Amino acid sequence: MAAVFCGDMIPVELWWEILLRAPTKDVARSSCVSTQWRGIVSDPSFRKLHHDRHAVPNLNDGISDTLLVATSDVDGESVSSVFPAALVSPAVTGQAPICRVNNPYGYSLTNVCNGFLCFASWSRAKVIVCNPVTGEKLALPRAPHLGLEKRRRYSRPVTFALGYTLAAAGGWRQHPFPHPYRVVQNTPTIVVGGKICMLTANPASHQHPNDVGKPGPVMVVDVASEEYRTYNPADYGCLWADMAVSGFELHGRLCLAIRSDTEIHFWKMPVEEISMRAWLDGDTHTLCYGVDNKLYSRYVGTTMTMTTSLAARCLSPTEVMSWDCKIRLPTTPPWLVSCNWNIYTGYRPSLLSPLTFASQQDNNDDDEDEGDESRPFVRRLLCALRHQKSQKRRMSPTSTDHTNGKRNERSGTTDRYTTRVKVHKLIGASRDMLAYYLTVVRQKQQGRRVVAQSLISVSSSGENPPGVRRSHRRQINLPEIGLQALAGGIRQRVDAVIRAAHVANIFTLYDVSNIWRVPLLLRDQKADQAILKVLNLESVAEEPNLEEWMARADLYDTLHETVRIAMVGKYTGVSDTYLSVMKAPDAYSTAWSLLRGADGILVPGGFGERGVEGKILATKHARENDVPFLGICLGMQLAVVEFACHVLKLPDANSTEFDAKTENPCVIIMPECSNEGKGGTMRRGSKRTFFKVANSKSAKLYGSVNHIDERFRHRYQVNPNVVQLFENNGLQVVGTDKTGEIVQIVEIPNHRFFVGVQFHPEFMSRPSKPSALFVGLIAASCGQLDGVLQDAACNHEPQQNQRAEKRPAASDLGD
Ligand SMILES: NC(=O)CC[C@H](N)C(=O)O
Repeated sequence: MAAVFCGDMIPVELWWEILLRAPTKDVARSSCVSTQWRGIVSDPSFRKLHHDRHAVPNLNDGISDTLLVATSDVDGESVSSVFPAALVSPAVTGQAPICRVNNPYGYSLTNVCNGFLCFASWSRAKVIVCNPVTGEKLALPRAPHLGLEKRRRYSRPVTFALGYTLAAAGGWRQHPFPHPYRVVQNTPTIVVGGKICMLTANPASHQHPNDVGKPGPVMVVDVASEEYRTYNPADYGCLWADMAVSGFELHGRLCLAIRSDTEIHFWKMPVEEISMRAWLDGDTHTLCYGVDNKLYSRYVGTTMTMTTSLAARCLSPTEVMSWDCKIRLPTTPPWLVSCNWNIYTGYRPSLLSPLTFASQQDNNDDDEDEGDESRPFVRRLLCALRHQKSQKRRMSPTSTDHTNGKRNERSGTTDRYTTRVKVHKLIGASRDMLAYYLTVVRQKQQGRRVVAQSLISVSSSGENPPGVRRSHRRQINLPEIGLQALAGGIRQRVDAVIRAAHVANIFTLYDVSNIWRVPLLLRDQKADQAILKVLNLESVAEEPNLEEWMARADLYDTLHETVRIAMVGKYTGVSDTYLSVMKAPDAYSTAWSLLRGADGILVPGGFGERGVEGKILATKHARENDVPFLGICLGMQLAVVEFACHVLKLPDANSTEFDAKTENPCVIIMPECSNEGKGGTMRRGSKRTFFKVANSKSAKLYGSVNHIDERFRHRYQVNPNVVQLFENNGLQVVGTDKTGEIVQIVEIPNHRFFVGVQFHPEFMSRPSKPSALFVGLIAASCGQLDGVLQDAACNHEPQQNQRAEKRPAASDLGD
């Protein structure tokens, strides 16, 4: 603990909390401070949390709501510099840009939304979304004709503004609005209260964007009624070219920014003044106006010039824009003076990644074929994979394990799509909570998704001990998915857990009639959907087919006879946490009576000397009393040691793992695993075992195949030098590796069921396809081995393994 908190070691989760509270821009800057902070800030879950927390717009905070973006060519590259525009506080003087974004080639900035800049290109089918705070970019398909297109037509000074609206059922509809002005080209679409506002230049004075002249009226198109009106230009006190003017919406008002060399002047038109009291219908050359809630219209002539002047005269003076404020330009490098620039509002700095849009990129990929029926699914799959791919690249560039690869034709590299998931297991009031807490945070920093799985002892009264409460808190705060299992015979959720379950993504596993019901319990709580959501795989996942599973759960409830299998290990179940306080003699006598009452005995794998003696005694009991026995890995090695000690009468026989100096080493370190010189490692992974005795029980259980593939994880092996001695005395080696040197399966033929295997059958055992050896142990333990062996002989369809060639009988091998 002391080590964790001393010096500059403030726990990482505390930094996490502090940074969550800091303003976005400070957080973004803080990622330069240390790798630890950068880790936190780049964590997607941190960004999402931060965004949610800072999402409520602060209307007084005009600075962060408004951006001045200047675009210019720098060394042949188009660069956008983003400045905070201090509209509310004109006192702000020089500002450095908050970021610079290299415009994607051929693209220009078209709008700003929440925390993102949106780049589009007339010639390309994608739009590019960029978060200027983090610098992340993402290409998305563009909606068809989204937004307002401006098009000049003919040489006459008549312009058509083309508006697109989404009709109720008929898709996009195009609305041409002919008018006599030239729309200012520098400014993006401005929408104020459902009306599209366009700034125009007076064609009489400047026909070209670079001409300096008088401003034209403001044109307002009402999207709902599809009408448009024009409003008188203000006397801005200056002439300007397109480049010097920009319109935008700020807090429901239409604003105009006009730039001089050193300052920007702002003009505003309050939204209530954008009323529909008089307008000009350019199609019919009719002036329309309203008096006392009545509408009138009058034909005003045939020339555009005439209607323009009439329209201007009819407008009330209050509709003219009024002076608002002026600010000094940010201190700008010389190149900014003659660049394209715009004011964008509705911007909230955010740490969110543009990847949050990625799952929506589905419909409009122009380069996809039409008419393929499987297309929607394939497209969704591709989208999800693309998303996973980019996320993967960003989150965990070096991770290689547990991933599926796909060859990328163009780059020749292998893309990996799978997200790493870390499952943490907790037990009740674990003493190592702090360590757990820190580990989870670290895992999250490394871009892993975290699942916490805890086992909580709850008293049958539903009491909620402090450990449970702590565990809940940890589970709620940290992992993305929490699974809580309740121990202690609780058949329903207890209060505390119900409370925790209200928090998203915490799922409770209470006692059910059989283990097959556990996934069903999770399904009922929609845990599957939550997991898919966290992994962003919702779009590719299909409805699970649980029919077979449910049938098995139901079948299990009809079974009533119990087979008692004693598992002899040193980690003894739920009471493990309290093992140290258990009284040794009591524990011993309880274990011994359990063992004697067992129908079968399983000695699993393990490492280290503790408990070995007890395992040998259990094995001896099984061998001498014809109790079905299965020894796995260490279990098999100890069966060999037991046989050497008690049958071969070599009292100091042992594995060199436990007694390096034994005179009778019957289990020895494997040559390739020797750790002399520190090169030692495990023999692990899937390896082949060849049956040497075709009529052995294990060979029959596997369907009388010639060989099997199972997975290994060990350093020691049966000493090949003593194999003959064992076989001469009744312990048969029935399976070896291809060299015949490594003993992989032993059996005692004249025992009901005594099998030891060097591999781990549990690794490949599946609920719907349990390992043949487990089936054998249980069948033998309830007196049904013969039937099972017969079934195995009849039913087995060898798949990867070949049928056994008839091998020489055991006696031929020197029995
Ligand atoms: N997985 C195991 O059971 C390992 C057994 C033994 N300790 C070995 O290393 O060989």
